[in-house]
Amino acid sequence: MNDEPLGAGRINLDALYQVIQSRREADPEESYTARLLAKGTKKLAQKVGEEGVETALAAVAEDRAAVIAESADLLYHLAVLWSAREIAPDDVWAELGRRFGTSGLTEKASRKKP
Ligand SMILES: N=c1c2ncn([C@@H]3O[C@H](COP(=O)(O)OP(=O)(O)OP(=O)(O)O)[C@@H](O)[C@H]3O)c2ncn1[C@@H]1O[C@H](COP(=O)(O)O)[C@@H](O)[C@H]1O
Repeated sequence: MNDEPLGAGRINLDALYQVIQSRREADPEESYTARLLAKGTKKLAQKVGEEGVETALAAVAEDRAAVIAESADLLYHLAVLWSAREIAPDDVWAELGRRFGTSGLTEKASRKKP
């Protein structure tokens, strides 16, 4: 299957999500994404957890190439999890936009009980 939405070598999470969505009806014998989606949310949640831990361990090991590779695995599996839960990247971008400009420290302080 040839997708290349942004041209060879360039991809972003929106474009990757479009490819993932196109695999929802694909044959699990031909698509890893379709195979993952067929396994369900619990398996996807496990993969996201594993890839998150692998990213963190690579960072602690100061292995830059591994952090990049594990981050790519993490983002891919996270996007498949979003697809399974009917969440679009725009839903997440909107939440980031809502937070934009508010310091994390200010937000944390606003949660403290008087
Ligand atoms: N970005 C990715 C991507 N990143 C990682 N992976 C796969 O995710 C798996 C994760 O690696 P692991 O070491 O955890 O795999 P594993 O040990 O086999 O894990 P299990 O599945 O057995 O749990 C590998 O098989 C990788 O090939 C990906 N598979 C697909 N994509 C993108 O999705 C597109 C569609 O792929 P298909 O659905 O396969 O057509 C591709 O063109 C890519 O753009």
